[in-house]
Amino acid sequence: MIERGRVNDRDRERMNDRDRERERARDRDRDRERDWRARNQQRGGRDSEREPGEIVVPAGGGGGGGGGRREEGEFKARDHHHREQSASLPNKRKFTPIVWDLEQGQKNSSRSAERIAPTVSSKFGPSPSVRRQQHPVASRSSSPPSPRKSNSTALFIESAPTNSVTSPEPGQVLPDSPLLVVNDDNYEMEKEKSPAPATIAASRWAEDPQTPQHNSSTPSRGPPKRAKKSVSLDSENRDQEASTSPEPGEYRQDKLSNSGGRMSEDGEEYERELNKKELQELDEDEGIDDEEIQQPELDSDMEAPAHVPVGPPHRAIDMLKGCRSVDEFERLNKIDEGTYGVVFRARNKQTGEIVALKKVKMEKERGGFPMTSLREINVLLSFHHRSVVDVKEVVVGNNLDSIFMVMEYMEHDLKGLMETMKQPFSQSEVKCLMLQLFDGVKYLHDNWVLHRDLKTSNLLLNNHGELKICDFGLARQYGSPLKPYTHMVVTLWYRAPELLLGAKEYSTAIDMWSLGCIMAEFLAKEPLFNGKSEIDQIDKIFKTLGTPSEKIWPDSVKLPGFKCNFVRQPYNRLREKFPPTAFAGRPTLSESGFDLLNRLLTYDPQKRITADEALNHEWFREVPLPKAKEFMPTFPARSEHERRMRRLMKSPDPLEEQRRREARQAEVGSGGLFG
Ligand SMILES: Nc1ncnc2c1ncn2[C@@H]1O[C@H](COP(=O)(O)OP(=O)(O)OP(=O)(O)O)[C@@H](O)[C@H]1O
Repeated sequence: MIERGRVNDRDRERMNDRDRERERARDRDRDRERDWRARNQQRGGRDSEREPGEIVVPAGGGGGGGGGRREEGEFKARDHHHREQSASLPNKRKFTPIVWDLEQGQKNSSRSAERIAPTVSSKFGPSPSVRRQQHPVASRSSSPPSPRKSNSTALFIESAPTNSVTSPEPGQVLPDSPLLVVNDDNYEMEKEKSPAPATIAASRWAEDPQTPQHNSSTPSRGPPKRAKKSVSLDSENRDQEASTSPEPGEYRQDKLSNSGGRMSEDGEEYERELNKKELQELDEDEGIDDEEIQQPELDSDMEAPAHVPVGPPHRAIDMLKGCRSVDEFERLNKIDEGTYGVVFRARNKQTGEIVALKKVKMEKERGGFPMTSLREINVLLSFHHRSVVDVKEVVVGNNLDSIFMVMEYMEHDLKGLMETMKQPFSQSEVKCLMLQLFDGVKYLHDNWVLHRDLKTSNLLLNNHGELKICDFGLARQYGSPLKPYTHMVVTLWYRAPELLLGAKEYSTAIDMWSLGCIMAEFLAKEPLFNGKSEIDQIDKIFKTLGTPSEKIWPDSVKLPGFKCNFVRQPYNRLREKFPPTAFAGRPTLSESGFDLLNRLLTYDPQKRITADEALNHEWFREVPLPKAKEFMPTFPARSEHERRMRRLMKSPDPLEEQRRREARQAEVGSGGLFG
């Protein structure tokens, strides 16, 4: 009892500290918002039309799909950024595929770090230049300035290839490409009005001709500063935005992890309190289930440590000191079991922080450490972004034969959440979620990563309205043409038509298609194209969007699957599913909302909207404005019973089974329907 009393006191103290800190943050936000409102009122902002919790954005773009006029300041900064890009960067999309294949990479790197990729994608014309550019990951491993990233490369990235990246000549402009505009009944071909150029060189690791320190010959190359977002999610986001791309040598202090910080300090200080019994329990995960919960479920928020150390986070694995043991964590309950791992909720014994522990499934690999997990750990340790789930560190199991990723804990995944919701998300909630999603995907694409498995179950949501992308098991670095990709990626329902038709070269556009499916699912609370097989999936897409022709998608004829006899459906019927006014309980979508959805679901990947363009879409500036994260509804955690039922329901899911098969096939490179 006394012990429990002490614990309660400590909890109360922590909560008080956190409350005080939150109060201060809220004061700051209130000041900012007051400021903002004052300015907005001067400009004639339309507060009265907002939904509760909407983000206040500049008034110029508001109102029923209005012309997207922009305000001074934030918007201008972005325009300037775009203008700079457009001066030197002709192409809309980074299309040239690199297969970042670890095995291949190991071979390559051992041969030569200087190697220049010999082939060039035809997408950039007959004689594109080949600019030698250090592979983004490799450049991180050799770049000392970022304390967060340097160590993480030691374990997995050391062997990553120093790839070359093909890109168009600076100033080279592709011929005007027609943009597919799909209206209610017909396809129309329309000249693209103002293509927003964003090319390979737009990457944070790309050479920036304006800034000499980004030259490939400069060892301390760092990512260029990014322009401010035109629509900020909230004040915290604005703050974070500035620190997303640290300058060389800049220390991050925005999100520190106790455990992460400890990794780099003396081992003595972190002598483990080994608890053999618990250790074995956690390690033998097969026997673990919800019945074994030993701790009461508390809100992670309540249990977060009050004290946050100041200093750079060290989430990376330090090979000299080794990984900490999973014993440092107390298992609370099993959250879910995916194809590649079992996810537990756990508590950091030292800090009290609630985390998610993803145990890597070893049996998925024929020999050695699972490649999918290597990829995921690699990507997640390297990245830090508000919309990407944070991996704090990697810990090892008792017998050193199991590996756990320690991640920030998120209360929900969006698939599970929508299953429990009675109503779909409101328009302003969908906008809030989509903004965060585009923001995260832009970050990935800017950092040369294709997620390749975006779907609602891989999107996590916490009780602060924050959305984070997880599950990077299929993620790939892209950029240099080493060998064709497998098209057997992305869970069927979210898979782009080029993949379904057997494309081996693909780009960031595949993720954008998935985001189109996700946006539709957020609005309707049900999947847009729920095919049972690849053929059925293609069929469903064609029935809704119309069968693509060579006219609207010129490259489609080159795809192996194009010649198949698919259903001929000349019209786009998407608008029927998302009418402009309420009809038979269907989700409504304004003209601009529908335009965004159409651009995400554009057949031709080269014309499909990019994450950057999507972030600037006028839908986010028209009423109802995006809801601020703080005002997003919170949802009760799933009961253990619900979780268990969901797991039981999940296993016979043919999609899951198919995905397992496909993932295995993908690793050995065998083809699928059109392989
Ligand atoms: N950080 C986290 N916090 C809370 N829950 C999480 C977290 N990470 C994952 N989960 C839960 O675990 C589930 C499976 O995680 P994840 O998708 O990473 O595993 P996987 O084995 O790769 O799954 P899949 O079979 O979808 O590929 C997620 O859908 C989510 O419900």
